[in-house]
Amino acid sequence: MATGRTHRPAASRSRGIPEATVARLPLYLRALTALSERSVPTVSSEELAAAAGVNSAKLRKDFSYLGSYGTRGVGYDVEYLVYQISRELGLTQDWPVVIVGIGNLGAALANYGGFASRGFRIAALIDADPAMTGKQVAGLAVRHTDELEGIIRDTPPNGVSIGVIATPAAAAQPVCDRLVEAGVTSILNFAPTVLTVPEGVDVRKVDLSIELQILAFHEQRKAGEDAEGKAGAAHAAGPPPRAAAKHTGSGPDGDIPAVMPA
Ligand SMILES: NC(=O)c1ccc[n+]([C@@H]2O[C@H](COP(=O)([O-])OP(=O)(O)OC[C@H]3O[C@@H](n4cnc5c(N)ncnc54)[C@H](O)[C@@H]3O)[C@@H](O)[C@H]2O)c1
Repeated sequence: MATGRTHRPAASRSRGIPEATVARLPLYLRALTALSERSVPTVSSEELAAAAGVNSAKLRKDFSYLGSYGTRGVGYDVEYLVYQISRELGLTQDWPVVIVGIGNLGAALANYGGFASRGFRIAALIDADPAMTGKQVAGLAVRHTDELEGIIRDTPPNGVSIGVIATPAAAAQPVCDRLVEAGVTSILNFAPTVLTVPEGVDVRKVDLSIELQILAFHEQRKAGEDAEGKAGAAHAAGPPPRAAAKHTGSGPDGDIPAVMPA
């Protein structure tokens, strides 16, 4: 039965790279870009793993999917890996993106300067409120939703394939339907609702409150451990041992991705 949700298999469609590896590629790319900016020619898997916050065995496995094995005693060629990962992520081309819903969140996203350097160009900011039409946000005039289909189809060179939804929850599905109908095939959804999309459309959902709930769970567990520790310390002298900082599952190296499939 088709659920109409994201139908992405565990392995990416591009040459069978697992989704978990794809989710870590941006972390490697960020670390490698920093090395490249410092003109560092090569890097060991251990150094790069530490910079990316990933376990080095996992990194080597991830890079084996790219066909990159490094050279024993020398490590990986930084520039070549930057190129390989950028190509794999489709960042050697510029991706136009539309943001729909230019309220607090949409405006904050529009003002984020990091998209352009990562290969994403904001093609248009779209909002249903006529009072917003023409208002300048992040150097762009907000466009009315009446123009949505035209923007998606006519943005050069090939239209817009990525849409960001930052509308209230009730508007998200109708906005999603219009985006998909007009040709968008990837959606990043910030609205707290599950979107239904046809086969072939990818939806990623970002939900900060779920991330906070996961942290609250770990806080609660730490509080329980502290209480047990205090009871134990009554019998032992000296300070309690310091626990190493824990990566608690959120993010691409953990159990739960920071950005979730819808
Ligand atoms: N995922 C997260 O972590 C996270 C964090 C904060 C907010 N949110 C969600 O993001 C959404 C936006 O939050 P906000 O604080 O920016 O709200 P907001 O009320 O400030 O902005 C919403 C904007 O959407 C516009 N809008 C309403 N219906 C529309 C439609 N059909 N088409 C186009 N635009 C439409 C409104 O005119 C308004 O400008 C909400 O759904 C909120 O719950 C998610």
